[in-house]
Amino acid sequence: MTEATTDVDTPPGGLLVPGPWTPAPVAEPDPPAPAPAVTRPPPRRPALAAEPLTLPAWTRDATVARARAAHGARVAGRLAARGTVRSVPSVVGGGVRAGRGWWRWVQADDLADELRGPDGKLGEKVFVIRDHRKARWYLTGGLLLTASVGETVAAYTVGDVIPAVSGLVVAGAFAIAGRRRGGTAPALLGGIERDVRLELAPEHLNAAFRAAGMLRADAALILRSPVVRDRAGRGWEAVFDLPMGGGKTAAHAIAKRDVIAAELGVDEIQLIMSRIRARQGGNGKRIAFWVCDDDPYLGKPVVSPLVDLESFDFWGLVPFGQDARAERIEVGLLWQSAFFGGLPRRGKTFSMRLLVAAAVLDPWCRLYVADGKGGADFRSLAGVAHRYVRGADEADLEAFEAMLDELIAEMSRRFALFATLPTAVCPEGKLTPDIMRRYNLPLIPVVIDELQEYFEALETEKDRARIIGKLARIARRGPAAGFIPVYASQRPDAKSVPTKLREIVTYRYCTQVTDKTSSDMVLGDGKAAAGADASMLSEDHVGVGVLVTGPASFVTVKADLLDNPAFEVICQRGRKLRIAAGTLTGQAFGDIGAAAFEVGYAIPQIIGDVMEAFGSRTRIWTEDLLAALVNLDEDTYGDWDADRLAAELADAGVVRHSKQVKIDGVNRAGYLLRDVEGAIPPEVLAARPV
Ligand SMILES: Nc1ncnc2c1ncn2[C@@H]1O[C@H](COP(=O)(O)OP(=O)(O)OP(=O)(O)O)[C@@H](O)[C@H]1O
Repeated sequence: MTEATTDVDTPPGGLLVPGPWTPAPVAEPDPPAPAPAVTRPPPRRPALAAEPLTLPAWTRDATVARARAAHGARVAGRLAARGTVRSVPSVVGGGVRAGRGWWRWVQADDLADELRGPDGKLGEKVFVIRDHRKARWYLTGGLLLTASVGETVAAYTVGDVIPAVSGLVVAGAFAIAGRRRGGTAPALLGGIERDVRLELAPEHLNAAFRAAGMLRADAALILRSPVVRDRAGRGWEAVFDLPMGGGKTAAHAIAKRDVIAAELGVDEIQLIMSRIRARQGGNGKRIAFWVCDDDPYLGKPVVSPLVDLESFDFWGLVPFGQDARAERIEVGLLWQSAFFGGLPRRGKTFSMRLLVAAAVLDPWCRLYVADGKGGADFRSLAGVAHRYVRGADEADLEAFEAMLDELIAEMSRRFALFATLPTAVCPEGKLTPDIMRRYNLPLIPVVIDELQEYFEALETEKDRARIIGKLARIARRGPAAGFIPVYASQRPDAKSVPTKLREIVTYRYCTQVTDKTSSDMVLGDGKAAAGADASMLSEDHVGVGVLVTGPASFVTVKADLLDNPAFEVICQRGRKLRIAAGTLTGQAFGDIGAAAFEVGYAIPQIIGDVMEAFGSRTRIWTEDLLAALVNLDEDTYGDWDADRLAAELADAGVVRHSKQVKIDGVNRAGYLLRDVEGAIPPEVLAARPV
């Protein structure tokens, strides 16, 4: 199991906190590793410990110094505030205590206790007591008189400050006499949380692991690399083993990340623990540990490097984002399938679109796209995608299923072809770059967003099961034929994320969800318990998700940002690449918006959408047109009525020759296709390579 990076090299000159660490045994060099499907800098073996430096961390690291200063100020402030608040009752309490003591003394109670006979009576000794009382009263009066005279003289000669100082001395004496006694005094830092930025020492780790039940009371972690500030000065890192005999593994500890984080006084999002596997010189008890000073996933998003690429080879690794330690995460999608889930507006579609953008930039990718909601996110794909279904009304459902059937037929055709190829050409019975070009079998990303819309629109359980069966078939067998299924659903429930489908999909990515059950619904059963838990993400984590890349590996990723304008530019580039390579096929061929762009026009969105809503019709009633537009893009057209539609079309240059159209003998308000086409320059219509 891995989480984020396992970069565990000791930074040269790093800040060492002395602790009972022991050097790691020198391991054999790592054998060469097969190319991973998801890359991040490979975890390295823990470095052997260097000579511990004697300089404290705060002299070497600005963050630690600042944290220490702030902490000192907080402690001083708290002590001052606490002292002020407590001084009043202390002075009063001290005064009462002093008064009681004086009264016992002036009554000579101490002497009376000594002189009392066995029967408790004083007898004739009462006269001795009386004499003593009289003497003590005289003494008290004398002292008070002397003090008063002394204070008055001093006030006149030295100044009023003397009685004030004397008053303070008496109050101080009362306060000392009246301070709380007995019981355990509250700790100096009572109420002030330990700040992990100040220091992280082995004893803190031991205490946290003990509290999480990972260490016995008499055991300690075995440090393999000391607790040091990391190279970037963003947090503390260490490598250690759980001790033998405790019956706990690194995986157990990783699953307890939330408790360990809480015991260290940090949010679990700040704590990254990962296993160090045998290949990196580790074992089942070895943990690479990093605790960040702040939330490592906040801050400005990184703009996707795809924005600057002229083209992309989809057989390579797709840049996806970065982990907590800002190490790049790249995803290899060949032979894989992916599922994206999570609450709305957390960046699910944007993250998924990074993979799609990479495919757009490869002219040897034939895109099949279905967007159940039909919003703006994938609209630019119209000029590139071989098949593009927008919305989930009855006609779209038919188009959606037809698309799945087409894919399954193509898949079968490809496997039949592979079977006839000589082993030298097709050694593994699956697609190769050579076969792809020689037999014109492009890679086929199958992108389906808002899957739940299709499942909800399907009326019967039988229909649902049939569609799920087809999606699962594509996800199971498709990858070997060069298909890359990428599905997404907004609602992490069993209906929207069928278990049958999820279990086949190899990569799963989940943005924030409300609880561990929902997280498991997307990422797989038991994943949250193993540490891959998207419910630990907060509302602030837009564009951040947990990426599960295999049965025992996951990483929390801050996905790169690729906004709609940048995606549109990529799609225009992708169309040009396809035209140049001769791979522009299917619906993209006739896309009016893309054709307009090629001859230097920008077709108003409403015209493009109305043309799409017409489909193969030449006339349409207004009510049907409005319904079709809402189906295409509910966000834009949800509240449009006939007047608004007429006004927007008129603004876009549509001149209606008839406001009534007759369909099947019924005359109603509506539009003619030729009126809408009349608003499109003839060059654009001619540029459509239909
Ligand atoms: N990687 C990112 N970095 C920063 N902001 C992002 C990132 N990804 C998405 N966002 C922001 O989050 C918003 C919502 O993203 P997105 O549309 O992908 O959400 P979603 O989870 O797919 O929502 P829905 O299910 O409603 O479509 C975007 O408009 C964008 O402003």
